[in-house]
Amino acid sequence: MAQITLQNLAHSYLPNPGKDADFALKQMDHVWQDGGAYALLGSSGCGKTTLLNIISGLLRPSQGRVLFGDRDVTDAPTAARNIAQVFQFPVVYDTMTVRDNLAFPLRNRGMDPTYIAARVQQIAQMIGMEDTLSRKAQGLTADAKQKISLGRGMVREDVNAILFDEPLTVIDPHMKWELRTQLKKLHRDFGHTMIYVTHDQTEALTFADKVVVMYDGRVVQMGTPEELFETPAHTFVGYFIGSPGMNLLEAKIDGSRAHLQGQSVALGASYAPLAGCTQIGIRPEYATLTRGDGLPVRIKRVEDVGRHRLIRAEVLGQPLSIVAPEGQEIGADLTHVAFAPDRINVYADDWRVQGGTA
Ligand SMILES: Nc1ncnc2c1ncn2[C@@H]1O[C@H](COP(=O)(O)OP(=O)(O)OP(=O)(O)O)[C@@H](O)[C@H]1O
Repeated sequence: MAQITLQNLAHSYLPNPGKDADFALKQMDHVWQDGGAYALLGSSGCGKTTLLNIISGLLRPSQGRVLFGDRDVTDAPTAARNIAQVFQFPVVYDTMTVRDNLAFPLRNRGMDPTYIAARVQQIAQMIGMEDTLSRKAQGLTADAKQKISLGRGMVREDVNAILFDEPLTVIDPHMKWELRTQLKKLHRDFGHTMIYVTHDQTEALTFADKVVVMYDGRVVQMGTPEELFETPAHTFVGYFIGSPGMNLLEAKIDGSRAHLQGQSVALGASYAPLAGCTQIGIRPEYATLTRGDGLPVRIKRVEDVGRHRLIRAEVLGQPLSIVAPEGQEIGADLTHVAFAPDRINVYADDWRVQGGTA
């Protein structure tokens, strides 16, 4: 296993990149801890696969270095990096049995047959295929084949890292949950460095200790699920994480108050004068309908979403979502919305600003 360092890394697919927009990956410096479970999360085209391919050695970065521990692997081919990879679609040997598919990476390295048999059994149990071990992979469903790919990716204990690129795309929803839980357990048991690419926040948040959120070729935040929820470093993280995402309201910030069209709300911290476009960010879970406290609100729609209700509203001409607790009557007397001051984040030109003591 190894710590992975991305040093001064950037990548462009163009031969002579110049401006920022020419880079699929903008310059980054990051250290990914040995034994960490990371999810690489972001919408389509943000650079997740480019970064994963640079780590795996499928792609050479146009700038910077990749280190595994102290070893510079920037020019090392995939085979020399000692990593396991699981792709979006199954990669299995159809003519081999499930057992032989799972054992393949271990036999390749000349491991002891007794160890191989025990390890294959353990992995088969994890992917729920103990009863299918003697069957040929040919004729199995795509779902089952992808489970074999996952199993084969995890069978070696001596790899530097295991890289997963959207591995659950072809798996049915129930099994997805099951496999995610198993992956997490496997990570706890064996402590591999794992990097899991996905555009699905549920997958990222349930799998990872640290979620790496990418936007437009940049890592905009690397944090625990709780940090991403409570203190999104960029408005994109606020919007992308959560269901629905964070509310963003344009406001002028003055010390420990935010001003919105003649009204003002208290903030939990105090801010130095800020330049650029300033916004306050409030999670729908931290907005509460009141009979007169806070800002005037116009309720447009109430949606029942399982255990709570989601209120789509408008505050001073800007859209706002509110999560109403179970049992709350949504009557005409609820005319205002109040925000918990210490849950309000402040953004200048989309980046979170750290406040001081209010
Ligand atoms: N081989 C390539 N040649 C040129 N441009 C590429 C190549 N591969 C990716 N790109 C561009 O680089 C950017 C990042 O793509 P990348 O595939 O890394 O994103 P992603 O986040 O993995 O997206 P997805 O979830 O759709 O796979 C995109 O603008 C994409 O069009």
